[in-house]
Amino acid sequence: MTDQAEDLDHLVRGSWTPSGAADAGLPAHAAKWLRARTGLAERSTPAAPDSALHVPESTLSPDARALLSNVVGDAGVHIGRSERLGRAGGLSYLDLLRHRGNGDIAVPDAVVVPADHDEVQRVVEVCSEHRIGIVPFGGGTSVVGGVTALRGKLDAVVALDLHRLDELVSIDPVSRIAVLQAGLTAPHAERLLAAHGFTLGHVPQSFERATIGGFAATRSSGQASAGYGRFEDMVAGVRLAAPRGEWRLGVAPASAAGPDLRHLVIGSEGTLGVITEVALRVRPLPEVDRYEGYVLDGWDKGAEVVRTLAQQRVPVTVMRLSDSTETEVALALKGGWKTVALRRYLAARGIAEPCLLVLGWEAGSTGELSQRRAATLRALRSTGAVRLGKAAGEAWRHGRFAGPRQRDALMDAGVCVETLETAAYWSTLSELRTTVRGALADSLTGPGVRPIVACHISHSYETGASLYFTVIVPRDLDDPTGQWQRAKAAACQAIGSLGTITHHHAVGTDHAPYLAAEIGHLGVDVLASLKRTLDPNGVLNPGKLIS
Ligand SMILES: Cc1cc2nc3c(=O)[nH]c(=O)nc-3n(C[C@H](O)[C@H](O)[C@H](O)COP(=O)(O)OP(=O)(O)OC[C@H]3O[C@@H](n4cnc5c(N)ncnc54)[C@H](O)[C@@H]3O)c2cc1C
Repeated sequence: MTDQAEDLDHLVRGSWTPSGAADAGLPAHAAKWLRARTGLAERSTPAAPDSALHVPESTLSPDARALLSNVVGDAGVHIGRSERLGRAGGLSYLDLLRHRGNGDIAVPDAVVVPADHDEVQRVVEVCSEHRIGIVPFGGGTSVVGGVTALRGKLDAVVALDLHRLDELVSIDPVSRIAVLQAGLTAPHAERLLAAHGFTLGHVPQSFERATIGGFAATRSSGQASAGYGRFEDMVAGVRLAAPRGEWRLGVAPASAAGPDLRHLVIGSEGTLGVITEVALRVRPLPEVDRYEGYVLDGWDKGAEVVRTLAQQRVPVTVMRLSDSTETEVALALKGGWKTVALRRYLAARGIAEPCLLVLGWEAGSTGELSQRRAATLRALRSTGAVRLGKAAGEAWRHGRFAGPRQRDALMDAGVCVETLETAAYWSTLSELRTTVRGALADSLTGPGVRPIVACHISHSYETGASLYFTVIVPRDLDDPTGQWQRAKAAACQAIGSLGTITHHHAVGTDHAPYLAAEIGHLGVDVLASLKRTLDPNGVLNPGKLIS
């Protein structure tokens, strides 16, 4: 467990990295291309300094503070401005705007830092008894308002920072199950597992910051989901600290003992209890890997190929298809003579609308990798895929975490940049893409303003796939919040009954208004009665999931 005195600054501020845009600038050629492509004016809109932000006084009463200090010690209850501001919200575009001075920030009244399950349990009980809201806070990478410090009707709200729960509790190499504490970040968890020769293989784009508890609480899905599955596929068991007491689930690899109650906790977004430990299926660390790029002509062809590969269950670890807009953006931002040569090569091969397909394989030996790759290439035969080779695959792998870093630089340049995601069955997937793209483009287009709406598939199943949209458009400096809220609402309406409101970002506050349409009012009632059972005073993560 980390030292309590350790500076809490390792966690989120207003940007992805402590130094913000300085960590990944926007190259001059990329800025020039963006201006020409979107109508972006040459301007600089740097973030406001933290000192300029309004942070209300903490409303945590001295009595409540003393009770919490009894559990976690004085050093475990922080009411300082910077600690509270650092746990005020997640990392959506609207969160980043708020930290730049646009809109009010919901700041928790305190940050409480427990050291282990027992302390979490007691904090939860104190808060329940004294009507103090609790926002479980892992890596704070939520992009749907999941860690917004809403108070609801309660007297105060605290962020429960779980970073001290950072141990590998146990490992069973025979059954291949590791029990990990919830506050472990993904890189830290991987280092602990690697020492035993294992990996989780869960690599979301938020890998560097997000935590085991956060993954479980949001039904996360990583870039290698084709090979390792979604996070919930890895969960063998959970330990939950709820106001009504401790709840442990998961005793066998499969069970017919009624409904699988683990799935009530997985995806509960901190509204039912605090996940303190997760038992996870682990796999042997791969010895070799290989990433390659291919190009298909047009979205429909690309999606058909991904469907074929998914339905033939080819043994890939990563499978990701960019539409022609996303491919165009990637090439334009990269720039250079190699890009020019690539465009010429693709034109010469008759590719009118290049869509990049990245395939990756991980394996225990070169022989196994060759077999997996050969099986994939057999399925790719006669699909018209043009092979770009390892360089294109490795380029994707190399830049896989670059997006969040560059977001700060884009925002400094006056850009609105945000993503949203959904999923649907294959039969409606392309219709869904067209509809959502249209809604976003219509909402964001204005005089001299031409939005980029790019899309990719990064998680595919035999029955369907996810769609992930990235929007880049000049920011409306008069109403930046309204600009994105309108676009997001248009996209959510467009998703309608064609797909899910979220494939892996979860519900939080942002998708809560659309949940009933997806799970039915009866579904909402079921969740509400579950909450009443586990959290009778309604202190856990107010306003999230079921508001
Ligand atoms: C740049 C970027 C890229 C992203 N890429 C991906 C991606 O590829 N795949 C993906 O799935 N998601 C992605 N996300 C979304 C986000 O990273 C995931 O939702 C992640 O699972 C959140 O983990 P966290 O530890 O940061 O949780 P937090 O943001 O701290 O919390 C998320 C939610 O879970 C609750 N929670 C957290 N810990 C616990 C706990 N121990 N017990 C109970 N509730 C808890 C919180 O209260 C909140 O409701 C991305 C986000 C960003 C900013």
